[in-house]
Amino acid sequence: MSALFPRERREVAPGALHVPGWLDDAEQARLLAACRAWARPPAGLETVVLPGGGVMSVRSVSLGLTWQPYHYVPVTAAGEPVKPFPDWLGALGRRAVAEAYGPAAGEAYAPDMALVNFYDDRARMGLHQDRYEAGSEPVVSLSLGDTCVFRLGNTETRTRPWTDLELESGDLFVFGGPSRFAYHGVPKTYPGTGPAGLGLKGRLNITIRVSGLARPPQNE
Ligand SMILES: O=C(O)CCC(=O)C(=O)O
Ligand SMILES: [Fe+2]
Repeated sequence: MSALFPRERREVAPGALHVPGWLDDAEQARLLAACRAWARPPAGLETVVLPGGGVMSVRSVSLGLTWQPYHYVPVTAAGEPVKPFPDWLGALGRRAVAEAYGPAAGEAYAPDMALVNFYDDRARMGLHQDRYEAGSEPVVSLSLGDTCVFRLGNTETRTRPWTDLELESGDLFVFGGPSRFAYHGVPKTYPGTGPAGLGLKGRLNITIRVSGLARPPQNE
């Protein structure tokens, strides 16, 4: 899509970097195909039910660890082992952190989990902090499909000041450093705005993370 105003790489807040069009068409297609495979059962796309009975409007699939209110666990709500976090996705995360903060930061980045969120036309995500990781390594966010409004707030309150920006298919957003614990959310998506060639109805967001949590050895 040709933008009326050029979309340029921008530090939205200290440590929060937006790189428009970071994934090319082929990389987006590859990531979408992977998301479709991860979404299949067992341990596929799930709806998260909150303790008060509320249901999150996004549906999610997790790799490495999954989030259940309010912690990370290695099994889904249905009791199935979470799918593994693939090495190639870790490599993509390192490339993203290198892009945002330079080669040394990229090399030091060792993600072990990812959350994939699917937004249909009505889904949104309220302002929250990503604070269930034990540590403060950056979060790498990749978007596919429909454009959304992404709201990056401050680290103190769920209220203003905040900055709204649009995340389009292929965009990279990295938040670390002073922005690592900033409140953020997705107040809306724009249905039908994804690239025609991608073939995704809705929006996918993949966040690559360092859980910082020790896990029992696997396959033993
Ligand atoms: O969909 C997005 O862009 C943000 C997702 C998010 O904040 C999360 O998964 O914690
Ligand atoms: Fe988040």
